[in-house]
Amino acid sequence: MAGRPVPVPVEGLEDKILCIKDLEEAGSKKLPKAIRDFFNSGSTDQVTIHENNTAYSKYRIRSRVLIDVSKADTSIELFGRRIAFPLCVSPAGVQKAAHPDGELATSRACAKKGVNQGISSFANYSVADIRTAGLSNGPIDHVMQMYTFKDRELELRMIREAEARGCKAIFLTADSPVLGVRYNEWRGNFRVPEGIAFPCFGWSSEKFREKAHDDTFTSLNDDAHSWAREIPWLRSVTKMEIWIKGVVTAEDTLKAVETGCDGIIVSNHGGRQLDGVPATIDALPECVEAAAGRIRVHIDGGIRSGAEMFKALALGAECCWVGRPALWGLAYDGQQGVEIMLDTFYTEFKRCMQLAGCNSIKDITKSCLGVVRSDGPLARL
Ligand SMILES: Cc1cc2nc3c(=O)[nH]c(=O)nc-3n(C[C@H](O)[C@H](O)[C@H](O)COP(=O)(O)O)c2cc1C
Ligand SMILES: O=C(O)C(=O)c1ccccc1
Repeated sequence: MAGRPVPVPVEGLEDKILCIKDLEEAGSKKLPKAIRDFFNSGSTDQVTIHENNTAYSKYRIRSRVLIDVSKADTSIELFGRRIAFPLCVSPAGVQKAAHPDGELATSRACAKKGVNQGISSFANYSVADIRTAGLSNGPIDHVMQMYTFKDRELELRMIREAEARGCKAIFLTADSPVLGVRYNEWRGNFRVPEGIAFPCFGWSSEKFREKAHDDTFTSLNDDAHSWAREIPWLRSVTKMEIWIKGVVTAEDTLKAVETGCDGIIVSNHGGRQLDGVPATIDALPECVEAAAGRIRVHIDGGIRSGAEMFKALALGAECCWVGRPALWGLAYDGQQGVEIMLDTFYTEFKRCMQLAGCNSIKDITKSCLGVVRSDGPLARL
């Protein structure tokens, strides 16, 4: 099935960034092929990334009319603070490969536009520097993304640093006991570019360039992780919130509830881990149902427009996160490019709310959507 319709370029306005697709093209063009492939690819047969990119299109918005939407409020509360609208930037590693200012530029843009940022444990700037960069531009909360490392001392050091710098939560990425099957990285023998450090590990770029990405990850990460081992341990060492990133089933949502987690990110790692798992928007309803309001449910994966944010919220997500759009923004024009990305989502989301007749986030419910079936009228959800 075709994905999203491609915007038709208007003569003379070819370079204008009007939507995320424009930013993807303009940003990707600026990257060397190896980096572009590393950022943009999914795993194995690219089935899940395709699902992420097409699954939203089956939903239609049941817009309501003649409603005063002049004061539509897009804001939500997250970590005890109101943010501008329900979008944050997912933790993605190696942002310096997109732009020299990497995570610093992303942080500055997020703070300026009133949203939060996830810091990857494979960030190229320190948590302290990323926090400082953002905070100089406005209020911002950060979450620290972590894997389950073999070296518990290292994990503890990352937690202590995140706490000391004021991060609000640990996002434990649970979908990566090992890395996904990344043919393009293996064929091209992908190496992180020179001159890129990994301060969370205290490693220089040279240390990372010794081995392929996959081998480095395998040497650091513990595939013997488990719910029973990780969550009680994390709880015993930190007061930060604990969120699980990478859940796509009701069963694992219940595990997150039972082990006392604060939230989940319904995520398939942007289609980069196990290929063949569902689009996150298709996994979302069972996770929301299983959570039953006991823990927070956020989503990432393939969200590329304000209308798609709207659909995710209608299906029960509290907030959306985006990975690659921030990388494309960075590649396009550093901080400015990430600001363009956030402005685009904000404008589209607000306009979608208004056109659908919604005045606040709580107005965005299941009844706002219908689904197209092969024959017959629109089906209510
Ligand atoms: C280049 C790249 C690096 C990533 N690095 C990490 C990472 O270090 N930790 C993590 O939990 N997720 C990582 N992710 C996954 C993102 O956090 C996020 O789940 C995904 O990008 C969302 O899908 P989207 O890119 O379609 O918006 C990475 C994604 C990309 C594209
Ligand atoms: O490539 C990824 O998806 C990812 O999660 C990652 C892991 C380590 C370093 C950089 C990115």
